[in-house]
Amino acid sequence: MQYVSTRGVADELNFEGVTLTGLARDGGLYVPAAIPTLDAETFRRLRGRPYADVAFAVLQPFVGDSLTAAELRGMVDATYGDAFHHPAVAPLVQVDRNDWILELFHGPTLAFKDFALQLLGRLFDAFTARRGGRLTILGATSGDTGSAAIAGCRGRDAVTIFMLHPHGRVSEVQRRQMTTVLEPNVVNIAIDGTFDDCQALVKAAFNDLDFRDGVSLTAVNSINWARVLAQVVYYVSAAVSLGAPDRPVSFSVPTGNFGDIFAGYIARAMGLPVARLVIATNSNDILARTLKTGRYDRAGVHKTLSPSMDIQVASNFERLLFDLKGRSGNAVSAAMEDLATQGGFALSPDERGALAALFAAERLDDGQTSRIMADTYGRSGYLADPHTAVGLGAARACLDEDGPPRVTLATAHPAKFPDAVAAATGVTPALPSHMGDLMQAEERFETLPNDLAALKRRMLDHLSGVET
Ligand SMILES: Cc1ncc(COP(=O)(O)O)c(C=O)c1O
Ligand SMILES: N[C@@H](CCOP(=O)(O)O)C(=O)O
Repeated sequence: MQYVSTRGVADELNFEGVTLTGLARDGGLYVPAAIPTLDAETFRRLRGRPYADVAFAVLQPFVGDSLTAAELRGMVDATYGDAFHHPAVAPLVQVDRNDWILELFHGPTLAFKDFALQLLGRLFDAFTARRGGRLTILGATSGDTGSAAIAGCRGRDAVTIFMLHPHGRVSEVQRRQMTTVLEPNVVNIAIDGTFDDCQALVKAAFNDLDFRDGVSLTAVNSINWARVLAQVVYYVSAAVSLGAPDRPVSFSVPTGNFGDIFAGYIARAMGLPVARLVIATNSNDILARTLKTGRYDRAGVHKTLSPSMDIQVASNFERLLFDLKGRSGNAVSAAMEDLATQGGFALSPDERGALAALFAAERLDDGQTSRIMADTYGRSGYLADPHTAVGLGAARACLDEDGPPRVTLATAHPAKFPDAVAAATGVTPALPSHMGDLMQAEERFETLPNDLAALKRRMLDHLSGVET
């Protein structure tokens, strides 16, 4: 299995290569050269199987010969074992006649990111053990990737992780999940800016090839293909539980960086009968606007009740754009150049048609989000976090009640956002006991301006003290 860059210039790599590389050297994102498919009988056989079995079946064709079957099997068994605090790993909860919630928050840091980042830490270990040397991870987080990446990499000998979060723009629980990890291989940095600024710093550091090579930089954001891939698995597990491949299923996905929903797109490309994918956004609605207007136009970032989706530049949209543009790296590069220099670009009528054929989109503001939290709790006793509530609202707005089952991805545990949940429902969700004394534990983080040179200096300074 080979991977190509969306900008069409960087070398093709295998799975091990893309996992260690992160951002392609031409600034693009890696995607499979061809998407492998699973036949209907294979999907049927996965019904009722443990989550790790589904993971093995979905991941293996993408991993190719980068891992033996036994190595991959051992890795998925370890990943989707004790670290997830629910026997089903990704349980489905029915909240209405045709509405289901896919709970993705039973991992160690209470958000869907654990599904990929628990695996990614193990992949880094396996591949660095083989190649030797150390890795430097640089990540950006609007709240959840950070803690999940740190949980996946803390204490690992061959890895130092620098995690950037936008200062004052993540919830207290989210911040503490990162900043109370005091292992020396973890450096938390609050950037004076938005998540988009943090993500732009990460991409700029990768695009400085001397710096990148000098510190062996790699990515834990959905820049890294392995992140997206691991997220494909729960679409398959949910859909086969609800009758796929013999009946289609629709998904509503709380969306920011477009990584999670792009995983749903890949599941569909593998042959899973996905009827519709709903892009559910908060007021940071670049993707909903794109569907309505055919233009992808950057706007300012708004602070909302669903902070993890306070993102305007949706990194993974580039992966979809690559397909919409007939896999032309030149065309994607031109669009990305327009985004950088003019703040946006237009889709052609055909591209817009192809987008609308599979995706629907809805934007919910904070008032609507709170009302959905209250209504869902009132009707079914279910406490949804604000991100999940955006998904539930968008499912109702875009998907027919009598159509295929409507599955909303519950991307975070409500206890990560206790204030918003309590204000909407009157109930303060408790943190699960495995979170220990999070709210009392000592914190450590530093602050930096939104400045690449300052960030690189800080990283080099820290790394100069790390033993190799
Ligand atoms: C809780 C939560 N929901 C939704 C999202 C959006 O997911 P994506 O960025 O993959 O679109 C995020 C951040 O990624 C998140 O942390
Ligand atoms: N919402 C994310 C933002 C980063 O997205 P990623 O999927 O590219 O890592 C977060 O919570 O950090």
